[in-house]
Amino acid sequence: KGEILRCGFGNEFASEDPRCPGSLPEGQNNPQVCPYGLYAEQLSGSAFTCPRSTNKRSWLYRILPSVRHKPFTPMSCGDLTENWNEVEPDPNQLRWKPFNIPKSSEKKVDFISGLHTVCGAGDSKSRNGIAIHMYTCNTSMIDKCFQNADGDFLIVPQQGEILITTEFGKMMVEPNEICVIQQGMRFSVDVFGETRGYILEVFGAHFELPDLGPIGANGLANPRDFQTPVAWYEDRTVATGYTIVNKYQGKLFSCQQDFSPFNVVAWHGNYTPYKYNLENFMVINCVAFDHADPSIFTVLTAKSTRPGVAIADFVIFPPRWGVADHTFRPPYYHRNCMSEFMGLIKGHYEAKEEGFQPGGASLHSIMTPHGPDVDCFEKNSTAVLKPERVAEGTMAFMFESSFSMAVTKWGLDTCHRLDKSYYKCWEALKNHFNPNWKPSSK
Ligand SMILES: O=C(O)Cc1cc(O)ccc1O
Ligand SMILES: [Fe+2]
Repeated sequence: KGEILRCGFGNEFASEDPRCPGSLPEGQNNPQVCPYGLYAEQLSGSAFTCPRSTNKRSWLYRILPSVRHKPFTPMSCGDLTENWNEVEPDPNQLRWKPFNIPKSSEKKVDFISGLHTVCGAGDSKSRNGIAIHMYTCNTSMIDKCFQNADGDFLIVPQQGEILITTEFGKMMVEPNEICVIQQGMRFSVDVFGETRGYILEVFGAHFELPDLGPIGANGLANPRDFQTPVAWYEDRTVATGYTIVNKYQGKLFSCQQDFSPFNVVAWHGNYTPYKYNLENFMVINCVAFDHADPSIFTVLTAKSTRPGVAIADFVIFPPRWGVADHTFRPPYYHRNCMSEFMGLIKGHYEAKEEGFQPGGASLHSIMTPHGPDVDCFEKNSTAVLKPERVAEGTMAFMFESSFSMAVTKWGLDTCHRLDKSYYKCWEALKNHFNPNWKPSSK
């Protein structure tokens, strides 16, 4: 695709824009004068004193430092919120039809004005919590970038590729790929038509690869398949003003400066944006009997301080073989101490015959019962079991969180996409109980 990216998860990278050889200082971070007359700026993604295994920072060598800007002032947040008390709690199963994307002929909407918060919990001030947003847009960000002081964005494009220019370089991310822009990293999004996707925002933690336990040293998302951009800069004066939008304590602020923030000529460090193609996921699944829990499909996890309990996991349901013998193969009926938000990038989800569509979503809150709809149950209870491709051509995913999430007013009401009849997909589940059943009649 003509992209230049470096491989590896959380590596120490070093990158120079090839137009400026030798721009990365050798042997030290803070030379008295940096090569090419650049400014040195550290971006810290962990407390200075974090253990080495979790310590994250990068050094950026830039034409002007980020500090040269006019004061921040509040701006409209649109449907972006961190107010989890807008509406009364609702423990119902919720499902949304595909979220509307504005037509560019009617209204120009960019990635920032197209952010809509669906649900979340916790808060950015105490640095513990999550928010789930949809982005729906049709216009590129012009002379404008975004920085999230509150947390990390895991972005899941569903329709339309997005070209993300970051302080670390550029990356193109298309549906079936995901990217992570970590706290504080400035980026701008170019779109090429009507564009939609999902965002999992995590406050106060970074995404990691899950431990593999007995799986061994390889499998699931392999570190080498994560890609980080290489240094790219523009030395561009913007007399009309370049806008920096800062999400801070759940609200948006903007400020002006007269130069492009994508002025990093060289950088090194282990705190970077990255992307991953979901096709590279090495799927592990049951090869004997029973349905394995979906944690085997975890791509990335943002751990809480409680062992084994995630602030949020990013889990996918990729194409694979289903071979389990004498087993009801689709997801089981379920009540969970975790919240389950699901989205669909393409195709069809294995637990629902219809109603869950690409670009739509569902939320099964803590201890809210859910599971296969009636058609899925009946079909799979009587199916002749043979090895079969499951989820061919599809990609569903789940943001699973230990937080009890509140839905926003937009999510419950003003998006007008809530499927009020969702509960009906289980209404026709029949009572199959046979008190005269004998083991021999199996
Ligand atoms: O609710 C869902 O559809 C997600 C899910 C999938 C699965 O295979 C097992 C449990 C589970 O919660
Ligand atoms: Fe579930």
